[in-house]
Order: sequence, then structure tokens, then C-alpha cells
Amino acid sequence: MAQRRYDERDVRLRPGRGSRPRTKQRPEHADAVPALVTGVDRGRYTVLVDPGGPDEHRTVAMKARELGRDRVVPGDRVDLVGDSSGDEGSLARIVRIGERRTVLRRTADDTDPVERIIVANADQLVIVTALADPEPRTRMIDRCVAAAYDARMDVLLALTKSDLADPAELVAMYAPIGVKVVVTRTSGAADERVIHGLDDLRAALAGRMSVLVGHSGVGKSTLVNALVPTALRATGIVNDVTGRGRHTSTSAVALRVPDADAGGGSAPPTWVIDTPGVRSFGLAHVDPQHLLGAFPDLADVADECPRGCTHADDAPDCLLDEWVADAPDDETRAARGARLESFRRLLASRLGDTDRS
Ligand SMILES: Nc1nc2c(ncn2[C@@H]2O[C@H](COP(=O)(O)OP(=O)(O)OP(=O)(O)O)[C@@H](O)[C@H]2O)c(=O)[nH]1
Ligand SMILES: [Zn+2]
Repeated sequence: MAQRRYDERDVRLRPGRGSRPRTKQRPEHADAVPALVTGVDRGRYTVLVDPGGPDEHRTVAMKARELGRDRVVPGDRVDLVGDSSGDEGSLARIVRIGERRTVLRRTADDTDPVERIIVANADQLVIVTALADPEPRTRMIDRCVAAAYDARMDVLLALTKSDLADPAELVAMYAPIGVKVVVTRTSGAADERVIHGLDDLRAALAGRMSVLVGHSGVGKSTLVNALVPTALRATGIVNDVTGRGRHTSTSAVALRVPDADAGGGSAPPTWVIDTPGVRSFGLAHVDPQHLLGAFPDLADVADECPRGCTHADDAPDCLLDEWVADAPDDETRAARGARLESFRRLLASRLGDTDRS
């Protein structure tokens, strides 16, 4: 079943561990209250009780022992028991993790060979990319697109610094594969900075939970601070759980975007999840067929490939090569060639040719 894909228990555990059978049924906790996980810091979870409801408030929780090794991540819907009042010194216990609609995985790295879920239930991945300074890296964008599509999330490409370079080329490159694009730029002096395109970005985020990713310097903090004025991401807010500075944390944190036109009331809340320190997303678990989902233009062609075709560079008789060669004109040929190259680069990186640039 498709749902099984999203269970972290599918992730290979380190040898010698985890062979213990798991009980399917958790003990009932009839008095449990629902909450949304917004942050994780060293075994303490910041959660929002009754999110969107009349009793909404923030509290701190720990994981109940019965959850064992199951991870709890921002975006998780959980059930709490114990003291969930949020009063000074209170500590609730998370006893259940709701079924996840989507999971976004971080790539395993040298220090941690396991691909871990970093965010659950997000609707959309927002790839923040500067048009210049730093230069956009399409390979990185492609990897993010594939990871998002694999996680069944939509993709929004937020192109910043359009005062420095023209977005047309990137827009043309990504619009055809279903990637929505918003373009922003700042103007004015530092103390009265205006962000153009912020309303488009707000509209694209409205009522959804979006994960923001982007390399250092692309302008992600500028956007997050404008969307969530209280977040103060750049300077680092003091964590209300530990009292330590947030800027030292590398875990994802969910921030509520205040409604632009307050008064709506019943509108679903808008969330952004910032992911400091996350450099790339897991692709090792992605099936090549699934990866093609990020490239509908290629997928249509690949459908007709010989049975068992890997669609890789060295695949004999792969129709994707023909599709590029048979393009009606040079411009189309170049565009198709670039798409095929992106796809094959992803395919290669998934197979262990990892790039850590
Ligand atoms: N020219 C121009 N500069 C921008 C724009 N947006 C942000 N910047 C500048 O780009 C630099 C990086 O912006 P940040 O928002 O700190 O970028 P970041 O992606 O959060 O980077 P880190 O804080 O290093 O993670 C800052 O000097 C911003 O003032 C823009 O639209 N145009
Ligand atoms: Zn093929």
C-alpha cells in the first residue's frame, strides 16, 4: 500500500538493532488531547494544543516511552496525556503519532548513515533560490524537486534578488514540470526595506504547510522574517523550551504566518517550516519510476521505452535520447537535452554518486 512508504520503520535500521517485533496497537489514552508539533530540541517537543481551536496554546512535551524509537518531527499530529496546560514547568507526554500524509527525508550523511524524516504532513516544498549572488544551481533545485515529488508534495520555486538578474530563464526551465514560481526582490534602505512579490508568495503559501529550503545567502531569512515578523530567524530567538538560542539549533521549526487580512477567522492556518542546516534531501529510497514523476515531459516518452529500460546514460535504445535528437528545432533540442540531463543526474545521484558540493 502506498501509505506504507511513509512509515519510518521502512528505513533500514543499523545492523543488530531493531529486530524486535513492534506492537501494532498502542494502549488507549481516552483523555488524550490533539496537538501539532512545531519544534524539536534535544528530546523536548514544542507543541500547539488544539491548533486552530478555541483552546489553542503552546506547551512542552516529551515522548512517551511506549513510542520507542519512533521519531516525532515538526508537522506531526500527536496525542498528549499528562499536563498539557502549558503552565510554567509543565510537561506533557506524546503517546500517539498520527498517520503522516507526507514525509520529507533528509539525506543520510557521513555522521549518520540513516535517512531521517525531518518534516511530516507538509503540503509544499518552497525552494528559495537567488537569481544571483549566489548563482542559482539547477542541479540542487532538481534534487529538491524530485525529493518533494517523491514525498507527494507540491513545489514552489521562490526566486529572490530579481533586482540582480532576470528570472526568465529559470521560470522557463521549471514552469513546464509543474513547478510554481514566485519572484521577489528587495528595495529601499535597510531600515525601510520593501519586499516586492511578497503578496504573491503569501498567496502561494496561504492555508498550507510549506517547508522552506535554501542555501545560505539566498534571502530565505529575509522572506521568513517578513512573513513571520516575530520569528527573528536571522538573529536567533531564544528557545522557549530550553532558554538556549535558537540559532544554534539545526532542527526544523514550524512558524505560523499571521493572516494578512485579519478577520477571515475560519481560514485554515498558514505555516512555514524553516529548515536551518538541512543541505539536501533523501533520494536513496526513490524509485526511478517515481523519480520520473518529477519530469512529466520525460515520463510520457519513457512510457514507450523497452521493457526494463533504466533510462540512464548507458541504457540501450532509451527513447529519451531519440526524443532529444528528434526535436523540431535547435532550441527545443537544447531544452529537452537539459531536462534529460537533469533527470539523469538525479538518477545517478540516487544510485550513490553523491555530490556534496
Ligand atoms: N539585492 C538583493 N539582496 C537581497 C534580497 N533579498 C535578500 N538580500 C540580501 O541577501 C543577503 C542574504 O539574505 P538572508 O535573508 O540573510 O539570506 P539567508 O538565505 O537567510 O542566508 P543565511 O542567513 O546565511 O541563512 C542579505 O544581505 C540580504 O540583505 C533581494 O531581493 N535583493
Ligand atoms: Zn528509457
